Amino acid sequence: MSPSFIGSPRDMRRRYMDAMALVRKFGKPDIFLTMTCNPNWDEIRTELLPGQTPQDRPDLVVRVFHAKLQELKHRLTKYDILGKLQLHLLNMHMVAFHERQMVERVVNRPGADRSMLTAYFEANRLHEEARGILYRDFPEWYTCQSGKGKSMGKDIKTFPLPPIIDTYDDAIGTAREVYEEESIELALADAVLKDSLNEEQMAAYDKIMSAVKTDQGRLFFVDGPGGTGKTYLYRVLLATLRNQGKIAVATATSGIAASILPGGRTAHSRFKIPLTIDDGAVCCFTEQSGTAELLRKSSLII
Ligand SMILES: Nc1ncnc2c1ncn2[C@@H]1O[C@H](COP(=O)(O)OP(=O)(O)OP(=O)(O)O)[C@@H](O)[C@H]1O
Repeated sequence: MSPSFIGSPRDMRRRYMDAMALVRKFGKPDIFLTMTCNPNWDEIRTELLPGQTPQDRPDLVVRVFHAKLQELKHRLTKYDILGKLQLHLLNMHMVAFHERQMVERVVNRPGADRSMLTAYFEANRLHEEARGILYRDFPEWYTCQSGKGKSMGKDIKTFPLPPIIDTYDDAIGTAREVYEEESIELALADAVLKDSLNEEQMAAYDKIMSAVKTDQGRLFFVDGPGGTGKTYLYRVLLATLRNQGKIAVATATSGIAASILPGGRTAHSRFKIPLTIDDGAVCCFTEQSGTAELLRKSSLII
């Protein structure tokens, strides 16, 4: 269905992409606003014919909702309901504090004497390139200066992201993906768990390991109710192969599931699976890519 059909998967995808592009440009929104329709709105009720209920008139409900949505957007954008740019006289800016906090402590708090506007003037005084920036665009410019140690945005290091491997040098001739996989810390404790595998885990372990050893290229489906030790088995397999200097790629369908596997990644990230699976969708990596090299070199993919 074409993207001009409102509500179709392509329309929704286009809206999602637009929203993400806006977030990239302007940063995360402060307010997330949703609007729902009340079928008992007077504007709907008064237009119903005798004996009709709102459920009988989706055409009417949709029109009233659309009109109200347009009105809401109009008020938000034209009447500055969500506030204007904050301007203030010297030392007359707003400071947020909790009602139980002592005023003196609030006033003496580091940074309490500054606001975005004072930072804007200071940046204009100190940096020539800041003089061409509008106040409206200032937060973005200021965040970009974080490398100089002054950021109004958060430091990327405060997010629990996997460490960036700085030691990688593409001159070594190995793709970054392979290098990163080879750099996963060896979980020696996991390899020892092999002796504690139960009978069924051991049977699966032996079959999988023998297929790896003989390079048979087999496909296994490990199934079992929750908590029966599938992840336990994967940890032993990953540790054993990695200890042997082999590449074992660990993937899962969700980020949380991936995070409990040592060196785990989501399947979408590892195999570059597109977010929307249309007819003919393919993973987005080429034969020469690092991802392809990693998959060729791997002994086991979970
Ligand atoms: N052979 C074993 N010896 C000792 N403990 C085990 C063994 N197998 C699994 N466990 C323990 O049982 C618990 C559940 O195991 P695990 O997380 O591997 O299950 P799972 O099948 O992956 O669960 P889910 O499907 O919910 O992800 C874990 O605490 C794990 O350490």
